[in-house]
Amino acid sequence: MAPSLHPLVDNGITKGSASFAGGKLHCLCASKPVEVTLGGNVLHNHACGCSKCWKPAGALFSVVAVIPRDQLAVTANGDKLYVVDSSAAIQRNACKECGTHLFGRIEKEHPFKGLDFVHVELSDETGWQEPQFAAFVSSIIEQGFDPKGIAEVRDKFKSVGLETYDALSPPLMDAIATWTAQKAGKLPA
Ligand SMILES: N[C@@H](CCC(=O)N[C@@H](CSCO)C(=O)NCC(=O)O)C(=O)O
Ligand SMILES: [Zn+2]
Ligand SMILES: [Zn+2]
Repeated sequence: MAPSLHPLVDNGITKGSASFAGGKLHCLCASKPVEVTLGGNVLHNHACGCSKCWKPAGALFSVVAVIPRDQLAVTANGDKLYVVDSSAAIQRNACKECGTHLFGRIEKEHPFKGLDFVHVELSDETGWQEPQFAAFVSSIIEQGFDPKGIAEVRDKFKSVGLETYDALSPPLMDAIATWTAQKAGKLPA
């Protein structure tokens, strides 16, 4: 049986709704779940194979998107949150009981500062932007995935219409590179 990439990918992609206005995320705790309210739809949703993004049980990839931080509020049980790795660029705020990551915030100077990283599968609502591409695919090998199976993984993404990359997508990498060049004075700001 083919390995599960992610529940939002395995059986084909369901398109989001252009008019979707946001909703609530909650962690997986049966009692007193942490609740986060998003005031709009997400952007740049993607599958991510990196070792740092939260993945549901049995999945090889996370599905993670961004939203402006002023559109995100912790609305219940925020006392259960802790920062998984304060030295990472993305400070992932997770539930200390169930381990789910509720949001990842960039506090340092970074091209994506001002955006929070979130997982829309933690919502009961439908209409969230669908995954647009698969990022950091080769990173699953770093975590012990047999490289003999990587072509099957890439083919599966392609079969559901997602391009695969070993970094972020070219437009996002170009945006990062532009920010970096501007910081270094090599391009006008
Ligand atoms: N091979 C590494 C890659 C980790 C990595 O660079 N992850 C990206 C994407 S996370 C969501 O798209 C990143 O920007 N990380 C910054 C951070 O996590 O703080 C690995 O697998 O660990
Ligand atoms: Zn929890
Ligand atoms: Zn990641």
